[in-house]
Amino acid sequence: MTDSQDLPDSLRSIAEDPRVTVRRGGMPDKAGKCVVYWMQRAERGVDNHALDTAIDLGNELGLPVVVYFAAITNFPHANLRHYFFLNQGLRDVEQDLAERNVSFVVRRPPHENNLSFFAEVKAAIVIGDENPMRVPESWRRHIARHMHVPFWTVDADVVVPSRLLEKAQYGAYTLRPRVQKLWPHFLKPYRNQKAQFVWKQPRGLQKEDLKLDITRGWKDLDRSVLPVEEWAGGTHAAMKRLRHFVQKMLAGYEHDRNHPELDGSSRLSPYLHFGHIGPLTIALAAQDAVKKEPGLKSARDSYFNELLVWRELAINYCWFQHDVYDSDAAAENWAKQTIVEHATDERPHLYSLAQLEAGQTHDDLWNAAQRQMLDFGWMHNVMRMYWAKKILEWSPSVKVAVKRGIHLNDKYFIDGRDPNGYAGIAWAMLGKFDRAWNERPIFGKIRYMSRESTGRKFDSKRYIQQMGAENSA
Ligand SMILES: Cc1cc2nc3c(=O)[nH]c(=O)nc-3n(C[C@H](O)[C@H](O)[C@H](O)COP(=O)(O)OP(=O)(O)OC[C@H]3O[C@@H](n4cnc5c(N)ncnc54)[C@H](O)[C@@H]3O)c2cc1C
Repeated sequence: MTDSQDLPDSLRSIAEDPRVTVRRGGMPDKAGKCVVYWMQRAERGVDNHALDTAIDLGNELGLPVVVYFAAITNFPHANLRHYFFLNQGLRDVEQDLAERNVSFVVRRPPHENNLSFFAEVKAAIVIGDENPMRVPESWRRHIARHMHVPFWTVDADVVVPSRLLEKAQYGAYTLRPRVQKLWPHFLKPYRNQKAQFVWKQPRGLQKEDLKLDITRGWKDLDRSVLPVEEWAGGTHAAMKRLRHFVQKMLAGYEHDRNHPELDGSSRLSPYLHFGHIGPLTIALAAQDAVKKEPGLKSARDSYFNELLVWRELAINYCWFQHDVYDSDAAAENWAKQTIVEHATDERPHLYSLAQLEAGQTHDDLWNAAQRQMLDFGWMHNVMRMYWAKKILEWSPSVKVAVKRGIHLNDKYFIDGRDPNGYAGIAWAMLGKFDRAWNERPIFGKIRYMSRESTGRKFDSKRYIQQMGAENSA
């Protein structure tokens, strides 16, 4: 929130919203023909603070709003599975934007250059969303450096804006009271207002037909990881799942969420990752359910602990530990020390990455989890913890384990390549956000999980059968 002092009051009040960061200041270009929202992470046409900000500015400046999305071929670790889900989501965005009088332009290489697009449509000002990951952040910095008109970003995929937390949080216990204090201020419904001015698309404008596959002709794209039929991408599918979850599943969440053999959690993580739905929409739906049925309060609190505490802790981790979030350098000092002390411990089971990837270990429960990842593109939280702990136990070093975990996580999960994945692996393998436990071989003081005790806490036999991995060990 810098450089907004010289703006007229009507624009300054928009720039001073705590979600907004003015990355390039100055007055909107008087000769500009539109406000552009460069959509990157918050891929939705409703319930989106970045879009609302663009529409407020457009209405204030008397300009139409154009949403621009660049489909690029080299998004880090993305493969066909991810692009398929994304492609489905873009169709919902187009439909939802049309209802708000907002135009949508998607481009692919060789026409995808952001700066060229902003110049071509004569943007008066450009709005972006936020993304705590390194590469997308570098795009924002590049745009801010090379733009000739103002560029503001809006933190649209968190309930509490990330920078209000000011620094890296040590754990859920330090973040929780801070965000809880701020929830009453930020748990407020969206306005979803309409744009007042309609864009007259320049003649001959290059634009993708979203009925087509956006990846067609991309020779370098990894197509070995196939889309998962059970998952339909997009805001409309996300809202349908949210309604089902709140109406039918929230009541049982506290119990069922610990049972990988049940459909007991919201399964909204792929939609959250692609920004097809935002956490505020989900949180408000859970709040409404409690208003109608006060007995759901405890289930809501348990759900908020995941959605609004652990998820925003993961975002805080990537945001403030930008250089190390995906490496063993992220470990706290106590963990670094214990890792060194146990570096040469004998490892009775060592597997190659190929064996792990194929789910060919001696452990049927682990193999089942790996099948869920490969075939379904998602894994239950309890199994993700166990899965990562065993990769640590069966790899030659913690450093290698972290690399393997991230590689598999990002390659197969639809919700992979997400702050939650990096934070989850850091929790499991580096003791991040955790405390020191009783010392034992290989793990040192990092928390251990055994096959026996994990498998006893739920119907693991049924889970293994469901994954069709009964005879895989
Ligand atoms: C090793 C490991 C790897 C993980 N990799 C990913 C990943 O790549 N992508 C991903 O989105 N999540 C990841 N998680 C976090 C968590 O397992 C998933 O978010 C959750 O299982 C998704 O299912 P759900 O939507 O049904 O969750 P619900 O229980 O319904 O929770 C609602 C939302 O809260 C958030 N949430 C839930 N649990 C956690 C958690 N432990 N940490 C942070 N946020 C959480 C998610 O956004 C989730 O969608 C990982 C966890 C571990 C331990």
